[in-house]
Amino acid sequence: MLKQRPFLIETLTALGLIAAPFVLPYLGFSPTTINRILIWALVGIGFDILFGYTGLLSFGQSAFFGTGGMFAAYLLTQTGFTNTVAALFLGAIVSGVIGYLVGLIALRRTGIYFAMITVAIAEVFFFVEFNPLSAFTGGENGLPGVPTPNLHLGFTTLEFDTNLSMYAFIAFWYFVGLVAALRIVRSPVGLLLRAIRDNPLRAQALGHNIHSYKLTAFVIAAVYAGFAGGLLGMMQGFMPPDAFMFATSGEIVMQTAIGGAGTLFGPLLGAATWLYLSDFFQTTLHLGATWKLILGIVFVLLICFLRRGLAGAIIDLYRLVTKKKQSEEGPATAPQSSVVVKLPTPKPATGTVHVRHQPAGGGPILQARGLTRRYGGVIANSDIDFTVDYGEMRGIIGPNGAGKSTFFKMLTCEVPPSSGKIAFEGRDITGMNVIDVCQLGLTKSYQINQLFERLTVRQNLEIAALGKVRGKFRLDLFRSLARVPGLDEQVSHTLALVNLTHRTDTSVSELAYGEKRRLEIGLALATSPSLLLLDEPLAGMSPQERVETVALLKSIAQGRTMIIIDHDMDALFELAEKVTVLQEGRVLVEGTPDQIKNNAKVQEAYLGGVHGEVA
Ligand SMILES: Nc1ncnc2c1ncn2[C@@H]1O[C@H](COP(=O)(O)OP(=O)(O)OP(=O)(O)O)[C@@H](O)[C@H]1O
Repeated sequence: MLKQRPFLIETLTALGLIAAPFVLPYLGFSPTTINRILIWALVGIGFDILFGYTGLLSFGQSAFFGTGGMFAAYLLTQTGFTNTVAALFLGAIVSGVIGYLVGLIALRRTGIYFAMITVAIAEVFFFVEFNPLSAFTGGENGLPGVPTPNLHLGFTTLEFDTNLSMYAFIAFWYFVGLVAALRIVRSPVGLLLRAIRDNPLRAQALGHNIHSYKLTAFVIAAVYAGFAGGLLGMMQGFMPPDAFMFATSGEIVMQTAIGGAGTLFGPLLGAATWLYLSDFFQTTLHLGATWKLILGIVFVLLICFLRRGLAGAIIDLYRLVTKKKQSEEGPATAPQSSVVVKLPTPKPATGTVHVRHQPAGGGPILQARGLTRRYGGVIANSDIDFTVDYGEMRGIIGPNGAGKSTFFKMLTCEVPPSSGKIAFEGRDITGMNVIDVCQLGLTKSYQINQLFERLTVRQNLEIAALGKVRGKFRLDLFRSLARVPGLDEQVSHTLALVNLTHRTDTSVSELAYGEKRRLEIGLALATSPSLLLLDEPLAGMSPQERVETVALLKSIAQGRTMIIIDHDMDALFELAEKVTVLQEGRVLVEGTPDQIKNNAKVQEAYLGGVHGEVA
């Protein structure tokens, strides 16, 4: 919805903001509550980018909210600084810098450990504000006397000192913050943040520096919080110390959860619900301290019954209505469910988009010498020597546990070898990381699908192609995805190669298994690898899907170098020019399919079952 009608959303938001101060008082919102809602919603936008889009749950936003607010308030009350707008920006910048430093530490861990570090950070900032820095922050008294905002225009000065003008000032910055956030989530960076949320390891294996992108989201969230903190001080005429309290962080999390994470509008709805109910319970119903209990129950109910929050429920309702409307008007598009679709015959690769330059003279593209990998007492691979030439299609077979997947993991630098060396295109890549190796042109498709399930087929392929067209990290925060040179071409080409053009805008979660397997291969292909490794591309497929996928692999193989692991020997013998057999972590034998079929050692390894699938 956000993608299809971008300006509609901005326009509706602007109209809503203009109408709000005239309409909301009739619904029981006081002017101060409306202003507070926007301030919390602004912090929430940054937090939503961090949590809803990137999947990083932080309880440390109070640290940045307080820091930005205190810095702006200090400038305006304790120094001769009078430019309120500049003070807001300086507070946001200081928060961003501190966010960067904190992020460097906190992002060393993931999941619950990251969340716990942010709790600790919030507590540290609270302590520092109250004790060592109390001479600057006013300690438990906060900083009183913060001036209302003003804007010097040269010929006149605008003062925002009435309820309505203060609202206009805050609403303006909320709108700017929202438009900036919409641009960010529609940019390549925004898509990569979602990739990190859904499958960080795959995002990394596709050549993206996920640590830097996470740090970017962390800093963005800190900047939003810092700016909103400054607004709070100006609105209240006083910068309260409780901005630093852990409860502030908790409320930001709860408001975003109520409103709906990953929507940008969720925090606004969540803040409106939260602050309205808290006002209503306290001032209208006079519930005393009980209001927190009631609000807690309301929170639990909302979270239980609206799993995607209020904004998520509105989006779901909108989709339901438009889907119903479409079905009443008759099917206009290709089926979206996971029905079996007869595949068109795979087209040979056209153009040069996907194929990196391969030297005409051939020679080795990959050389492994003495590769060994131990897991404690288990030797997964032992002293493997292996060479693949440019343009070759190599097969690897071996019984279960022979060490095939571990061998691939070492080649793509997902796991380091215990000993041995790997050279790719003449360069020693031993000990490199998976991001750099993918950027060099060596990548793989996985034995078990590693897709971005909540995103569409197109978005999955865009994530893969972005690594190739933009490199491992770029801060093109405000560039539209549609403006990334070469991206659309790369995605369309890959879609055609893996026969998924008819499923372009389908969510991955709705694809049939065979389609997901093809997309898995498509992700690796979209990175334009010079050497493509396929780990059991036929695993779990029906006989019909296998036949189609073998044809697909043949068409992909043109002009590429590939190594395929599979248990389907018939398929592999049909595809590969040369086959390497692994057994108990070692190379048992290497040769043409005919040599392998008739090799006594191989027959023995497979207990006589060289044809058909080996369990
Ligand atoms: N992370 C790990 N920790 C400990 N042992 C491991 C690990 N990964 C693999 N192994 C062990 O290394 C050996 C080789 O495993 P690997 O998955 O590479 O074999 P494979 O040939 O790919 O098997 P399959 O055909 O079943 O996928 C097995 O004994 C396995 O248990």
